[in-house]
Amino acid sequence: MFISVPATSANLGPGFDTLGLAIDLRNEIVIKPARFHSVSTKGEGADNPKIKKNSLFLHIFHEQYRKLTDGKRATFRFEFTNRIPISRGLGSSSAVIVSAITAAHLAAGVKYNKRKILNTALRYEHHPDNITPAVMGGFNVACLEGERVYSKKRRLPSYLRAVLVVPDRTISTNRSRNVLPKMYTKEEVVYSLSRAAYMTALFMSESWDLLRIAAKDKIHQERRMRMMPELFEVQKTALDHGALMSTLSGSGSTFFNLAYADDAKKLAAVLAERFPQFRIMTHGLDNVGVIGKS
Ligand SMILES: Nc1ncnc2c1ncn2[C@@H]1O[C@H](COP(=O)(O)OP(=O)(O)OP(=O)(O)O)[C@@H](O)[C@H]1O
Ligand SMILES: N[C@@H](CCO)C(=O)O
Repeated sequence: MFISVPATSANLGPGFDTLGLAIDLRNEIVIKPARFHSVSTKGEGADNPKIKKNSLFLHIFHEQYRKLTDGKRATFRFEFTNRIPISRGLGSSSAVIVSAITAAHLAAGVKYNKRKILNTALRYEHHPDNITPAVMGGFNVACLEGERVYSKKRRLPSYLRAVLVVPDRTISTNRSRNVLPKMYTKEEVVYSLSRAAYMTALFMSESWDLLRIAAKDKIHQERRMRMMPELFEVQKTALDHGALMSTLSGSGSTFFNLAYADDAKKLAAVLAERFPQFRIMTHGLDNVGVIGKS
């Protein structure tokens, strides 16, 4: 069995817990029936004993496998190739959740559709803005009603690029959510709400040149950037050098910059020169989402 799942950038500024898109930067997993359980991990996190064990993936895989086979137990060899930086705001945890659920369906021989994968994933990550693009690909707007995700996808053009500024320091989503206030003023809510709606309209109509107006926020972004103040300089530099929008990717620490492919190379070069301590990664956008092959 072969599973491949894209990185994702959530929030996109004002779309806290609702907007997100998929990036053509993928984790891959090969799973084979085996007499004994074994795991091999290469790439991101392979030198971290906690990540190397892949306990998050294995816990979800076996829990779902047992559910789908009425309690059957089986042993497999798992080969992980991790390309998504971990705890950097690129949806690495969503990628693990979505790929584990997809893998369990393949291993159990149970037919699935993407909507079922998505609603199952919601049980493990309670905000839909990473898991939805990880499953569906493309740009997605998502909301929750009970235990279901309601979402709409828009394919993204091949002339756009994600220029990612990936700091050396991690920011855990849980910690980054805990720094947010419990209450907001009506002005702060309307400021972000209106821009999330406007951003959705811009993505749906492919109106890229107006994105920088929409990509502002008063709910989470500035409070989080203050945990790593150099990100304010990253954002200013990106917007001064061709970025269509520049936002904290998910809960951070990565900064997501959307640019036309023709501008991406120069933007990446300027960012690499100004911020040599950070990794600069340029990727196309993904429209497919999770892939599972028996
Ligand atoms: N490839 C992986 N293998 C094993 N565990 C992983 C992997 N990727 C992520 N995880 C688990 O997910 C945690 C990171 O999740 P977290 O939500 O903090 O960051 P993120 O998903 O990368 O960023 P964001 O949610 O802001 O996009 C790791 O601490 C680890 O427990
Ligand atoms: N909406 C989530 C995204 C996490 O990737 C947050 O900002 O905490």
